[in-house]
Amino acid sequence: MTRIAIPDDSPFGLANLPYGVFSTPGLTPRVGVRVADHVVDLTIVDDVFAAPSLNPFMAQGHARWVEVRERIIDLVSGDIDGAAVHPVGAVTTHMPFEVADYVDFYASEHHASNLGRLFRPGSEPLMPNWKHLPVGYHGRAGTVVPSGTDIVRPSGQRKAPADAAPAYGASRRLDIEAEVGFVVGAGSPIGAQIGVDDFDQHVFGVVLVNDWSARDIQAWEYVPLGPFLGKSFATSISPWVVPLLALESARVATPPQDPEPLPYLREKNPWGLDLDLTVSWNGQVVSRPPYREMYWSPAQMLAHMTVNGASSRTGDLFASGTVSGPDRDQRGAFIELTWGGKEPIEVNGAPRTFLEDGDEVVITATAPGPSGARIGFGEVSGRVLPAR
Ligand SMILES: O=C(O)/C=C/C(=O)CC(=O)CC(=O)O
Ligand SMILES: [Ca+2]
Ligand SMILES: [Mg+2]
Repeated sequence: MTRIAIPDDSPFGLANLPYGVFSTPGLTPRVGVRVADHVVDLTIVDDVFAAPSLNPFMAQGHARWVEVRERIIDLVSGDIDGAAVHPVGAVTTHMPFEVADYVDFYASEHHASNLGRLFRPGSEPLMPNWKHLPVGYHGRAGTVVPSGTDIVRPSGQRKAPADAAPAYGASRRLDIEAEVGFVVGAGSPIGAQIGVDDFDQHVFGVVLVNDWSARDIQAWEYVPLGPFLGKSFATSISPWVVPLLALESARVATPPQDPEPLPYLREKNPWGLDLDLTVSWNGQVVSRPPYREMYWSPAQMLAHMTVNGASSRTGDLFASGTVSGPDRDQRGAFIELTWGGKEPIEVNGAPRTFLEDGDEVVITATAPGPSGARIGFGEVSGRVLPAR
């Protein structure tokens, strides 16, 4: 038997307990929980965790999420079988869940206004619908990849406004989008709507997302149906799913919503979240996006996603859209940070705009916990490889 040392200031203390899928040289992939600098093999708690995915557990629903969390707190705060405890540095993490459908929203007013100015100069930055509904699109679930996966530079059609015709080639304007993703645990049948105040009954947890974006491909292809190949080549997520149950102390009001949204989008107790993100480019922090600035809450996103009677499923991932704050160094995409590539920023002493082959981007986040310690989300990382 052993006892896990949990420093008081650990971002992975008893208030957090994020779930992930891990393996070791001797163990096939299975579900574990991160506790300080250790991973506890949850197959000692229940067989549902022997699966290489969180989906079977998530599908058991909110009452089970609460009950199992209490059991894990008891288990890891006392003496525990040492064979079930692995140093985090000795495990490999994998995709934590099977992505069912993937939706990406556009919930930051700062980001949407900046992109409107960059993509549609001369017209109103926000479209007339933007303050009435959380704008989103359906993305590609099959190309959601775990943190650490290399990102091959995408190729496709590019056409700058001055070009007479499109050309095929590797993207020259490869970008990131720092986002927060919400994982549906308990779905809803076709024909049903998820009420805006039922969010916590359906959403199991939260991950960090990097929605890699090829701006030159996107700018040419997106009219009028929205993002397609400029974003579908890869979306990276962090390995640890922070339970929504761990984020009670991170809840804040969303910014004032004017005009008042339609009744199905009105929350009794809004699900704004006070997460602090960082974006590092080749090891240098270049941005600190504040999630609390997001106009639409994830509860409003889920209510909107199902208001037409579309079903939702265990493993559905919906992302917030790029998190950007009002200040320049709070922007969650390089197209905004460098104003369309016209205002380079200095990274390790060199002027930079979009991503070059070999670049690495790491996104992290923390949130206030119930005591002094912060809740950690770990990180989502990826390195750019040359086009094929
Ligand atoms: O305004 C546009 O035409 C394009 C917007 C995006 O690229 C944003 C997107 O993917 C959603 C987001 O991350 O906010
Ligand atoms: Ca996005
Ligand atoms: Mg993407």
